[in-house]
Amino acid sequence: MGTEKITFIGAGSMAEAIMEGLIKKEKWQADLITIKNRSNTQRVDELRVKYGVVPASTIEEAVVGADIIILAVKPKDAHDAVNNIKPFVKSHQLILSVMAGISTETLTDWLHLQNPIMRAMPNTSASIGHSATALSSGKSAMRSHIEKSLELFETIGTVTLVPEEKLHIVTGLSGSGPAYVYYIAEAMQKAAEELNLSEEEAKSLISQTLLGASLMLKQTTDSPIELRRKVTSPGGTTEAGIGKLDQFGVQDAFLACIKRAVKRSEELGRMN
Ligand SMILES: NC(=O)C1=CN([C@@H]2O[C@H](COP(=O)(O)OP(=O)(O)OC[C@H]3O[C@@H](n4cnc5c(N)ncnc54)[C@H](O)[C@@H]3O)[C@@H](O)[C@H]2O)C=CC1
Ligand SMILES: O=C(O)[C@@H]1CCC=N1
Repeated sequence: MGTEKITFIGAGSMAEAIMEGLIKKEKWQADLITIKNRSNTQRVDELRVKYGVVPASTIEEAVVGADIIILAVKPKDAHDAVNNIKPFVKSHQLILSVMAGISTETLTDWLHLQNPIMRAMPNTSASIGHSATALSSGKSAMRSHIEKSLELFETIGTVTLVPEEKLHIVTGLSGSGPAYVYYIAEAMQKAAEELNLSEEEAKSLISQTLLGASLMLKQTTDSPIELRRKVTSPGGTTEAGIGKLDQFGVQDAFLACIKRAVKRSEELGRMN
């Protein structure tokens, strides 16, 4: 059980996914988690009722006494958020950013302090304890800060330590990744319904197919190509179907998608 006081600056989708994971898996007590949003008090109240987390009425109240400050605002709001917390931050507090694109060097510049800074790139599957999180340390982070961040994110999924320069790639791959999978599910659902399955029939078959395929990828040593080969009987339905995906260049489309998302992460980092 975590004992540190955590404050979220920004109480949107990602902050909720993390706090939901921490609280539902009983890894952190809700009363150790404080949240501060910019202006949307209705949102803060919703999270208080749903999870029992503690709303802060001022930035000072949110920052003072926190052991870990998690920055979870959109990259465009990052500079503002850091300026707001700056007057109250003490040098021992661990700053943990989940924001896409913004480097620990930029955060240190804005803060004008030598606080330990860690960056994490989780994904929204954190809410059910299945995030694929990548973690990187800034210059002032010490072993203890890396270990604390590992402990926190391991409670909501897997953690891979990567050098910071790889975080743009991770963001485009696994940060955005759940959306790519939902996009595939959406496409399969549309096709199934067009072909006359009911919404419920399609949903149940598709979600279990995706789950089973993901578990196979995780639990066997087979590569995706090998696993695909096992489904594909010569002259069968899969071969016929995949032929169409190849014809439409779907693998190229994924390459273009991930490259564009990585580039966008780089752009977001430069926008401030
Ligand atoms: N949504 C996702 O799947 C993932 C998001 N991220 C990162 O997490 C961060 C947050 O993303 P989301 O939660 O999706 O955004 P969101 O828009 O749902 O939440 C951001 C929240 O921050 C609040 N906010 C804005 N400025 C603020 C300020 N100065 N002080 C306090 N609160 C402020 C907004 O009112 C909003 O509620 C982004 O930087 C994103 O790159 C990282 C991994 C995955
Ligand atoms: O779309 C975004 O910018 C964020 C970062 C990774 C997932 N969502």
